[in-house]
Amino acid sequence: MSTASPLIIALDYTSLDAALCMADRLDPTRCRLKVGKELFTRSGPDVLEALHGRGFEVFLDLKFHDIPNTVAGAVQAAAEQGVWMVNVHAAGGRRMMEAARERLEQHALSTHLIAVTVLTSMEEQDLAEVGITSSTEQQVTRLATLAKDCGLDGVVCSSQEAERLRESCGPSFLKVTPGIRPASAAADDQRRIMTPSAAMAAGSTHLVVGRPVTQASDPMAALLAIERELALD
Ligand SMILES: O=C(O)c1cc(=O)[nH]c(=O)n1[C@@H]1O[C@H](COP(=O)(O)O)[C@@H](O)[C@H]1O
Repeated sequence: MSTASPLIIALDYTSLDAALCMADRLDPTRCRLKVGKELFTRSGPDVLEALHGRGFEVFLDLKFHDIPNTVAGAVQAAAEQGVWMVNVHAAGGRRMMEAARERLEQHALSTHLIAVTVLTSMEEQDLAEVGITSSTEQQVTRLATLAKDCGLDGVVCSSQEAERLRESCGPSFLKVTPGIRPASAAADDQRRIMTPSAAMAAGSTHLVVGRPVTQASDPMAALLAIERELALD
């Protein structure tokens, strides 16, 4: 089932049962779901089958970062399981990203391939500690431009950089932005955050929302409130 909604709900759960419990409270015509490292490491591919069976499109967020041949194989494996989107770390470099894209093309796999730029939990002092002296915005732009040049479909970035990327990489280049926080929600461990409506206005094409929905006392009400803020309802 495909949806026009920009919302991707992060199913960051410790068990398949808990993740499916949440999925059953959501509607595949109103959002996509993201499966990340913890859930996939615990449940394996069963979670993908279960979510696809419920009609959801799935973003498999395993942020692959390894030598080109290994990443190409991992991206192929994800795509062959029918996921809508998969990601790699742009910091893995040109040959890694090109190998992943070429592998999808060779096998006529249509899964969206995107690259993580700078994690939304990081700010400039975190970058400096790992030897990156450019500003966050410069680093995100550098990695996004490289990802586009390698033929990727888009990037994961914070909405704070989305506007600049709309100019440098064009509106159709996907800008998938976590760090989304409705005005009343806690920032948690996120650093570069924005509200849903500000993020869309800034040029995000998709919003990744986790805890503000999944830890709300009424997750569907939290999702509907975001839809209202975005005037999607
Ligand atoms: O690739 C991601 O999805 C991702 C990249 C990034 O830079 N920051 C980030 O928070 N994420 C993911 O987005 C989700 C955000 O969840 P919440 O902070 O609970 O809304 C988590 O599943 C993160 O793993």
